Amino acid sequence: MSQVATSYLQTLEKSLYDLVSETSTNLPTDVRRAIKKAKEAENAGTRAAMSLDTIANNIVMAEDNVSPICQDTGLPTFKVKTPVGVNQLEIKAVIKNAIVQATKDAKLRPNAVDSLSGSNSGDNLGDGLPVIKFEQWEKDYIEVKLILKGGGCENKNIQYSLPCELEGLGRAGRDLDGIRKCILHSVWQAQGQGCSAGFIGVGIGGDRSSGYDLAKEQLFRHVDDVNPNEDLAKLEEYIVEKSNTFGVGTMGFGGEATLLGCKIGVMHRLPASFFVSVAYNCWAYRRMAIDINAQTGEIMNWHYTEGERISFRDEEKAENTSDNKVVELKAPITEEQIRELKVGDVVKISGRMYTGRDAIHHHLMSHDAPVDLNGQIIYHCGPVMAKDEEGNWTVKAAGPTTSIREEPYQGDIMKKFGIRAVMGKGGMGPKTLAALKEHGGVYLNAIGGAAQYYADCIKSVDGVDLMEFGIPEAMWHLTVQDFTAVVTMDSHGNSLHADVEKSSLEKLSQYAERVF
Ligand SMILES: O=C(O)C[C@H](O)C(=O)O
Ligand code: SF4
Repeated sequence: MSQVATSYLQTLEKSLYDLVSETSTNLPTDVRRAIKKAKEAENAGTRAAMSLDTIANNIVMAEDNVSPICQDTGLPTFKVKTPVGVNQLEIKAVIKNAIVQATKDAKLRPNAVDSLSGSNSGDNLGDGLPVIKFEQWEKDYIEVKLILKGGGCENKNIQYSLPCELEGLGRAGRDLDGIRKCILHSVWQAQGQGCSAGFIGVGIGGDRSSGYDLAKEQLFRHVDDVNPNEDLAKLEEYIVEKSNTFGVGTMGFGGEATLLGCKIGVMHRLPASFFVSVAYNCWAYRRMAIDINAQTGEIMNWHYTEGERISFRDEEKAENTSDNKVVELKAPITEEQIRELKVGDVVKISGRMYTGRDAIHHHLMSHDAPVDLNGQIIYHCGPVMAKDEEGNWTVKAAGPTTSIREEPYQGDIMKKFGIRAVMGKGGMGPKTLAALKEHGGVYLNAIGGAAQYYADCIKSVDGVDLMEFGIPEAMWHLTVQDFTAVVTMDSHGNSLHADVEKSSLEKLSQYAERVF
């Protein structure tokens, strides 16, 4: 290969690496402004305001540490536009190199799991991954867009086939008003599980796959742009306004800010099909784009940099003016200590906790635990880890994962091993609530996406078990200090999540009448 070609590819690889690193660690300008607006909307002293404070703090830490904003660095999806004549195969190869390097440098969590064997490839490459879509265009430079959309919010995507019946809203027909109902419902059903306050991209029409593609394409629009289609512009505005009356709030804690942006696209459909596809994105809305010189491989321009940039550095901290109790917890915890905790209490954990998520919960149903879990705390978390020069593990990012996936196992596992507290985000269901009451346990809600904030509370990694499940799924033994979370389900049958779901359904039902 000639020197010119080599240096083009090397420069291109560096440019793509920078895109990946920047997307994972530095939240775009338009998203920062939306989060700032949410902060201003919340009342001081509420759980939602405190969570947004932590989120803002986390954004600063991620930028300063050049470390992932959230530990789930998503499924890297690239959209590339090239001038006629540019070699797309080379770009694909270079993207893969950049992804592998970014994973080694802990800018990305190894997130590519073999769907049949469950084994993690370790480098974010795998069948069909990363997702790369090419298009040609008439311009003379290359444009690369990247979105890192995590699994928790991806799980809250939803596709409606009209006509349909919707909880709280009744019949949704094949017209603009039916579309309106589907979109409102999509926001409501996400509750706090996709790390609200979120953003949605909506695709009207197409088939099942092109409809979702269209929805995801909307996530590349700027938060503050205006839809050129007047009807859709009105609908976008309406959805944001009404969704923010649901009272779901940040993390589903209740509050004013539930949805920070809604972007709707439309395409033709088949006569028999009428899909409304909704792609839900968490507050950690990581998407970025660059223009690249097609001769040199250098970055010419970064997108999403327009307008005022909020640094979140000099923000005033919201005072805890609520009458929530702050309780210090240290494992092993007794049943009496747990029974004293009530929904709304804030806990500060110091000492030992163990991570355990999907693979561990499945494993523990039919195996012994590798450590004594009696009185212990299980943290639903799949961290980003790195080895330092001495070969010791260090935590690079460690926020909670969505707990509801463990609902089939959690109660049984708590009882089997004597676990007293489980911590994650988004809450759990009736089976776990009943087990907490019977056995004497609590559910603690940490702030989703605050991966830098929590990594900072982890003082040491003291061991790891079941590493065969891969880094995110292994059981890490952690020593923490002042690790803060909120009791959202207690041992007396109370669940903040059940309450918020019920009250927000009442709010949703107010919008059953025709509007469009
Ligand atoms: O996989 C994770 O760490 C988190 C996930 O994105 C989630 O929201 O549950
Ligand atoms: S943990 Fe929350 S912020 Fe992170 S990817 Fe999942 S939904 Fe997004």
